[in-house]
Amino acid sequence: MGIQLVPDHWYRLLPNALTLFTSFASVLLCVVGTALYRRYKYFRRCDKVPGPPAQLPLFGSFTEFLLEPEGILPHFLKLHKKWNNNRSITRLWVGPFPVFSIGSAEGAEVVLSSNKIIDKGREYDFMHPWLATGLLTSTGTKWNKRRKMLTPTFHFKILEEFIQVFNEQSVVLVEKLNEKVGQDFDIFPFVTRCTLDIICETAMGRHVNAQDKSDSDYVQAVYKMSRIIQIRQMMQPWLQIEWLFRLLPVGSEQKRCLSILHGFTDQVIRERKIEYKLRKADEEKKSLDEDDELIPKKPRLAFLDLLIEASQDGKALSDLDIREEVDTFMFEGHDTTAAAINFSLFLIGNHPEVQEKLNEELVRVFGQSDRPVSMADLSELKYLECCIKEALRLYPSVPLFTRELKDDVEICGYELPTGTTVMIVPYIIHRDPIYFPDPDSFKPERFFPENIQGRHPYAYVPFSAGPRNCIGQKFALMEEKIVLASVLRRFHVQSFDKADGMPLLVELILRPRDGIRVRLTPKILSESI
Ligand code: HEM
Repeated sequence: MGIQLVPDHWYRLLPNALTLFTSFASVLLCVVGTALYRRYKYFRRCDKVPGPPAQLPLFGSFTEFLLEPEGILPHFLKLHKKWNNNRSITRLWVGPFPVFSIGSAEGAEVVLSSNKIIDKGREYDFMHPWLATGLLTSTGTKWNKRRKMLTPTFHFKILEEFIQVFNEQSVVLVEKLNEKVGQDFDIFPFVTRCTLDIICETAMGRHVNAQDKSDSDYVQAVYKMSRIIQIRQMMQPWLQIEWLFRLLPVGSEQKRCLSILHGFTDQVIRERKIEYKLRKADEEKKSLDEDDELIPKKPRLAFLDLLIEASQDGKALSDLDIREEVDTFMFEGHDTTAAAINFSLFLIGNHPEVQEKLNEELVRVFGQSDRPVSMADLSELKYLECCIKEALRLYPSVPLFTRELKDDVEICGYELPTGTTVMIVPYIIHRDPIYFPDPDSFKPERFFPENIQGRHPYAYVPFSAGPRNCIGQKFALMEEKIVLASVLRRFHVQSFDKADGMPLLVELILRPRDGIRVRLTPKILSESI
């Protein structure tokens, strides 16, 4: 006879299979029920903001956007118009995720002026393989520290040093454009190659000669990588599934591009570090030399050198830290300026009266000379600056950007829940008739000092605003002015397309589907006086 370890009446206390099953099912039901109820409440909360209904639970308003790429922006504008309550905010369902699109200065102010709403939306994740967490993509203390560290590298005195690069590359651009005189052609790629050369030289101190040799591996990898990021963000969202992406040819293509891009930056960092050490040793030697007159002028430093210098100051920046910042400048600093210059040319080429005024300004500042543009000239080119600003109003290079909410936030009378995405849309904000009457017209005089007074500070945000605004905006404006002045001093521009009905693509930048088709006529300087 075996020993009975547990008394009989204890077995009766143990649950039978049915009880176990019902208990388990009830717990499961409670968990699922609570989750569904929470989701329902969340859904209801988000749906208080007007916007198109989610057609399918998991796909949201996805079917709304099953359109040709050039149909997306007009459709988005139509939705905003239809659902937008007092020009403030519109809700979209992107898959199961709510996105609140903000099209007013007042709404933008809440987000952009905040020191807390600084986290980027999830679309920025697809930039990480290239840019890691550089200034554009990082957040929290890392972003804060880096921003403080990098701000001095965009100091006026340092930007002044880059004027020579802007001028030199503009000369190459003018030479290239000269070959196209009298023809109808798309000027977009010419300008893009010029801005790519400028950013390579200013960020890394290296010539990639994109204007002469556009098929270089590095240049091609920059283009391809930007394209892959955009495809994953917007055009083929299934590629956001990491394992699937890696399995497909596009994943291997990204790997190949990254090895070229990172390989190039790594190599430049190594070389510039050696050059830095040699320069320092040389400077120390020369400081002992008494005859200052004989000391040659300091070489021009690139952003990269300033980062290397900063990393010596005890604020250790590893090579990888430096790489992510240099790559970020490469990414942020060429397409944006290229789009801005191109749209300026497009608008100027469509408005003879504006071009005439610009011509008068250029002749007043430069006379007949073809000398390079100087720092002093830049402050004289006031009307050109108004044209650039007005072009960025109508065609902001970055037409929209996002933030992720880490806390509930009230915007325009709506309580937006934590974890949702807000999307700032300069393209819409800039066309608000309250701040810009007759908003679709190109009127540079809107930016005359007397006309800016009293305008809402967030009504014009091509460079974003607040703590996370564009760190490169002064650089960009100087570059734009020099490139445009160089082109317009040599050529008269005539645009072929009209603004009305021009197909636009919302990619990483705002891009004209058919490029910017122009005809250039050489100017005879003495005639223009
Ligand atoms: C016309 C030219 C440009 C335009 C319209 C532009 C626009 C913008 C905008 C809208 C943002 C905010 C993006 C966001 O919040 O997601 C931004 C950020 C940034 N831009 Fe620019 N940008 C231009 C040129 C440049 C240049 C030339 C550089 C570098 C040389 C640059 C470097 C950056 C960086 C590093 C950030 C991130 C700043 C931060 O988060 O602290 N940008 N830019």
